[in-house]
Amino acid sequence: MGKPEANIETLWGELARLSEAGELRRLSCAFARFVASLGAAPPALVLACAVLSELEGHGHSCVQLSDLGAGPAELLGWSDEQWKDLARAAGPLPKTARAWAAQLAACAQVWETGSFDYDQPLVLDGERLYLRRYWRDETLVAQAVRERAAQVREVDAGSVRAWLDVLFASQRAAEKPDWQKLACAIALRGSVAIITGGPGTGKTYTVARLLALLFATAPEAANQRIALAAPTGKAAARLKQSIDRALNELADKVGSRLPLRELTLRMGAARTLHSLLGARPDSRAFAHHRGNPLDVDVLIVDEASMVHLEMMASLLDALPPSATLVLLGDKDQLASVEAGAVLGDLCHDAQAGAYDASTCDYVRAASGEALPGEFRGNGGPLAQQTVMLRHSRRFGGPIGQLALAVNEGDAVRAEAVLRAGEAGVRWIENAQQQHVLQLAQSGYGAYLEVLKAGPAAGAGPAAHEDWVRRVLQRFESFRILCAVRDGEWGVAGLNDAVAGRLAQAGLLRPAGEWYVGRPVMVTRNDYGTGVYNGDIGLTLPDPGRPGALRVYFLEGETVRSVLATRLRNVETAYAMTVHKSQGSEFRHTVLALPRERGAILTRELVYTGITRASEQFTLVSPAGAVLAEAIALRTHRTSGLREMVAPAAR
Ligand SMILES: Nc1ncnc2c1ncn2[C@@H]1O[C@H](COP(=O)(O)OP(=O)(O)OP(=O)(O)O)[C@@H](O)[C@H]1O
Repeated sequence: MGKPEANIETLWGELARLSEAGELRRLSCAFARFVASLGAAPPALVLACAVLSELEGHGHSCVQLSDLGAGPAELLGWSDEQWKDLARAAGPLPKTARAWAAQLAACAQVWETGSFDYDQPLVLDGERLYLRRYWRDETLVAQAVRERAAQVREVDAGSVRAWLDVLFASQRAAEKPDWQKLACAIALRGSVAIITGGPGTGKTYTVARLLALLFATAPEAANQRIALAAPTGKAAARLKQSIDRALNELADKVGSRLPLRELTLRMGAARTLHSLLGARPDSRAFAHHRGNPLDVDVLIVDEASMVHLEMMASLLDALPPSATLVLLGDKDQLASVEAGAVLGDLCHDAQAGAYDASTCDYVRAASGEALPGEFRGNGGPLAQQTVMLRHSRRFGGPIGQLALAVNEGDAVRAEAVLRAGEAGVRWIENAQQQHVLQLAQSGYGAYLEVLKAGPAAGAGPAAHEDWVRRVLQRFESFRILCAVRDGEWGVAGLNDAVAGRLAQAGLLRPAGEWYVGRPVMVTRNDYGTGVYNGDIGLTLPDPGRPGALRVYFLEGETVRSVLATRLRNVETAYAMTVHKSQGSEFRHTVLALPRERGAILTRELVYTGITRASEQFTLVSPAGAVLAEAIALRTHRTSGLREMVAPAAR
């Protein structure tokens, strides 16, 4: 181990310098200090702690010791020189992952899995070093998913096939095999299923048929408790609306053979995961957990790509073993803001399929679909319960082509689609901020027009609510998305500039913090007022109190409101980050890229931005090369989940 103590003060000095320069979170230094205070701390341990905590801030759930050996400059968003300076200050460091493991395992603050556990703050699992909380969450998710995936139910394949033929009748599959049909058959036999696919590939359409199938084949169908949930209120409302619509359409088709309208009525509203699990103010713990499990038989979770590791662990902990979990989401979208890339990790084999012989036989018997050779393989149990829908019904045109090119990392093709400027796609290159402001003026002009017209004169509360709904719906048809928060091309700069422009054009009269027409986004859950992080509302006059303002929120068709002055954690929302836009869709979406590239500007971010657009997509970029650079940069999140779920996949 050399003489590590000799370098420790130099290392603390270098860490403090990096922290003061804004290259390292204060928290990362403080965490390293805390660990060092618990026992002898050689420089390798101090350095590993600072890096681990820093990477957690970038969404990684652990650090690979091989990355520590090779130098994690890129993961940290540092230059090689910066890392070398820090490593030099630490003195001689282990060179290989194995040597790192040996040094760390010798420290009293590190629990090496398999050894006696003293509840140390750090966990060494093979060649990955974790903060204990993330190790616990990752282990819980992996174990729960493995156990669920291994639990395959006995299914009457003949009956399933007959029902699938009814539910998918009159449909000529746009592709062979019919992945939607196949997904229903696969989800029905397991206690976990993942249905992934890009926008408009029919995830909700499929899950509505899955529910009908369950209803038709479950032994005690009438008593099945079905719950719908999503990470945000908006996504939950969208899920419920789409499922209700699909089930009502189906009800007409199947008629008296299946009482589907009853099912729709019995299902109840979709909820946010926070509300489903019973979030409590000022506590990370939920009311539901394995000691007080959720009262459900089937749980459908939409927008699963937004679910972070800790939330997924809480969800799986609270789900009774007998219940079926169906995760829906687009594995290629941005991962959650918080640590983890759970859906991406769980969908490792989704593209390839990797279905084994037993799945192929079952699928053929239960759905009549034959799995082509290219999708056969030897994936683990979870791969057998995962289906990727591959054909978009909504995104056939240029927006879809653009999304596909970006997703495949083909910058040349993406630029060609953007330059062709066909059917709703436009690229403003070498743009000035003025270009975004012009788009904002015409885009937001629509809701401001309805706002200005006001509710019908002399009309009562119902007319007021109808007017509010129309203003909110118009507002939802246009949005500016940013990659970054700060600067001229960031959320803060654009929000100020857009408000100024709308005021200048006489469309708004901003006066102080709260003014009629101000759109706001909630930035923190507030259980008192019932508004949650990510909720977007509009400030409008309170019909009951002249001069007072309320913020109105739309969930599906339902309008609710809160007195403006009661909302404390909000920010203006003409422009929002792509991250915050997940789970939403706008008729016209404008994506503003910054002048310079950065670690945050990735392929997944551009793809997520494009796929928020339903009819029109405009890319605005001040510097040409940034798009191609972003497309080339993939999000990488270090985690052990994939390997824990399917150890053989290594
Ligand atoms: N097999 C099908 N036959 C006919 N229409 C379909 C089929 N599959 C999906 N659709 C239609 O395509 C549209 C998109 O489907 P759906 O909303 O289920 O997609 P999604 O993958 O859930 O989309 P999102 O990513 O936006 O949540 C809907 O209008 C739906 O009715």
